[in-house]
Amino acid sequence: MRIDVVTIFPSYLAPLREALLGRAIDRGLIEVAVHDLRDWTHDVHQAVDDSPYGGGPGMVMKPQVWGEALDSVIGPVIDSPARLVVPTPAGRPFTQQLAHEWTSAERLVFACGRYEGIDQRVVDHYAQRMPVDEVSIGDYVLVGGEVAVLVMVEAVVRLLPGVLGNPRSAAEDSFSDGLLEGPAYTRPEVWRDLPVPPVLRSGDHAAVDRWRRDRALERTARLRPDLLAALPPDALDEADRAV
Ligand SMILES: Nc1ccc2ncsc2c1
Repeated sequence: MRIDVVTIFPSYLAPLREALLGRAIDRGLIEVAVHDLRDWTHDVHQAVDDSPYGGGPGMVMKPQVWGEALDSVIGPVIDSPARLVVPTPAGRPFTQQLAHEWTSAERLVFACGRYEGIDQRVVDHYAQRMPVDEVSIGDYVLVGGEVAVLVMVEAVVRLLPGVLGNPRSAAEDSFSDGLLEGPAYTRPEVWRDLPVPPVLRSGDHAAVDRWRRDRALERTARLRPDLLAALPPDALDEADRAV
């Protein structure tokens, strides 16, 4: 997978070259290129924004600059293997399911807006020619899209084959079965008078699996009842319903 990010703050994306993601790059599992939007300006001030039509606070990012940048980064959009992703609070929710969907993309191109966002015609123009996703990482507003890109890239790349040391990790993620993960424990057996639940040390794998499922169901019911309600009817067996 190739990932391109267009931004006015390239250094914000430095974490993409660290740790797990950095190793995935070094191992050739992904390619990452970060582009400075100002490289496509032609004025001495390198202007990337302007006042909003209709008035109102803040500034809007100029379509001309974005058009030149994305044409250059995406290349010929006819039959482009790329998806264009625009982080925005006004987007569809980014979910584990969407992260999984994006793992089949050959290319992801992220357009990081700042200020009050990018002139809508940029999305409208490219949406006529290729898949474009306006995506939110939650119901809150950041200063720009860069942090959202870090979140989404990590969520997608960790699902790619070979990236995680143990493929079971991704398969057993929170949300992989529609539930939140239950609690996890490691040594010591007792810490500040708090013991590890004995079942986890019993060696009885069936009992451990049942205990973990029960804790996941309890946690999901307590913190995310919406996820329980969204489960398909056959997702819960009799033992689950007894929790
Ligand atoms: N452009 C922009 C501005 C704020 C924001 N918050 C979450 S994603 C995003 C994107």
